[in-house]
Amino acid sequence: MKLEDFSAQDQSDLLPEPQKGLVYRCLGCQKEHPIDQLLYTCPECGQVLLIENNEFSELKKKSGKRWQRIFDLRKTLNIPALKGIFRFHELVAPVIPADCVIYLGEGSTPMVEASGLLQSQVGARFYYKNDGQNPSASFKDRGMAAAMAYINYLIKYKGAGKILSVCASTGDTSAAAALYASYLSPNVASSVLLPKGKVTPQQLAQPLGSGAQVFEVPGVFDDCMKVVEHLAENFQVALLNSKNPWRILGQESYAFEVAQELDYDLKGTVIVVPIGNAGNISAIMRGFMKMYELEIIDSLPMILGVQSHHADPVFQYYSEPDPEKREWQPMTVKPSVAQAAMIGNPVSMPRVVELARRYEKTAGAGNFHVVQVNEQAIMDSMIQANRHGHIACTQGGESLAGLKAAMAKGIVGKEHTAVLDATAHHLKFIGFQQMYFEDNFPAEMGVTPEKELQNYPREAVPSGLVRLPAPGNPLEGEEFKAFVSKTAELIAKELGLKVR
Ligand SMILES: N[C@@H](CCOP(=O)(O)O)C(=O)O
Repeated sequence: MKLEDFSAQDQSDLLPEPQKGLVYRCLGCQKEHPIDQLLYTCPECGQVLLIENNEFSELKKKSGKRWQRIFDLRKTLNIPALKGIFRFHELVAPVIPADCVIYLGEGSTPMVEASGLLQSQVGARFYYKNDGQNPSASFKDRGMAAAMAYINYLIKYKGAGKILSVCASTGDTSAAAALYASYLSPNVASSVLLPKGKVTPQQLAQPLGSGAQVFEVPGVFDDCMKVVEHLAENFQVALLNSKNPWRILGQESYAFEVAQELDYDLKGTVIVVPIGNAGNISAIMRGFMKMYELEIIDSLPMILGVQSHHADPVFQYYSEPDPEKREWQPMTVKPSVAQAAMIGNPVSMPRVVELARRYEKTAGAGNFHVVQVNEQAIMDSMIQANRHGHIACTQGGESLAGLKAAMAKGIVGKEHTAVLDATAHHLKFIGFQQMYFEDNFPAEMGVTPEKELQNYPREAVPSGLVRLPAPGNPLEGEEFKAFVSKTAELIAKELGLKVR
């Protein structure tokens, strides 16, 4: 619809007013820092930051119902700056003017209810939210759209000059960073550091295709992350991992969209999120809390983080029930099929600790959990989901395995409806499906395929023919007819079809 199709009141609310109250706030010493430069950590104490809006209370001048209407009406507009995550402009980054927003099609990803059969197999009502349907095929695009819009703003309005972005990645962040940087070329260029041999071929191809400079580094993601932190501390680069608090703002949009998809009624909802570098679970909790504070939603959903037993430092931390006795211990990860979450020292852990504390204070104790799943359950769940109409990646399999684990523990029950994060498109991780079907997982992953979930292509080559068709050499006449009927008979026999 066009803006002029709306009432004068709606028109004035639909176009957002930039707000000036954003500041970096340190999670350690609580100091505020102006947002006129890109910061990742507090210049005073070195702790990670969140971006707060000191004018947030201004947003309360509108009722929760009014905000719902604004966000719902914006969905019908054809204004690029309001189409993606910036549909929730006032909650994401209200300092960014519309002409700095970069819209590459991110956000508004589908929430697909599981089929009746799959729900009955699992024993719960649930949806998958397919964040693999973002432009670079993962949820990272949400954060990257916000971080790059901010960079664009620094270039356009703050004289930042040309910028080299840099990130460490298990494969999704690098694809997103390279894609968004390439859109801002030549003002922004991208460099990505990947743990050699630890990203899928599809993920390696993505930043290469976007023209990024790709460095394959020995070790695992945590090693790459340290190198990137060193680069950001000592050289003129813009760090684009979720340590960058602008990324967190963008990823909050996942929470806003879930609320909107459920008509802002989140009673009994459980949000299931795999945890890797822990930026996403932080952003999702924060997003829901913002909406709750503005009375856009009247209850907070339960948050359920999931980790593989091969990379589970956050689960280990929360397995101590007494908050006073919890001790943070980074770990050495083992190879995991949930490769995107194979992280032993998540940079956002201080955010998780603080936001989960705040979350439970508002939502009530028992509304934040982390469960552990094994590699076998991740793979079985991914294949099971995809055989019922989904496009879950291995992390999406981890979400379903996490839901099952939470049900087995009595954390989630029949009264709940779960929203599972499929963080990336399954085609990025298709090699793991191949290993499952061919039963050739490396021993350390410890996955044995279930026979009934395996699948193989079968050759359909009829015998007794003199020639077979080949590219550039088609069959004709009687020869072609014989080929068609013999091949069809062979397939009909294999499928056990009845003659009509
Ligand atoms: N799984 C991530 C790891 C980095 O996470 P980030 O959110 O901190 O950038 C990836 O895809 O690289």
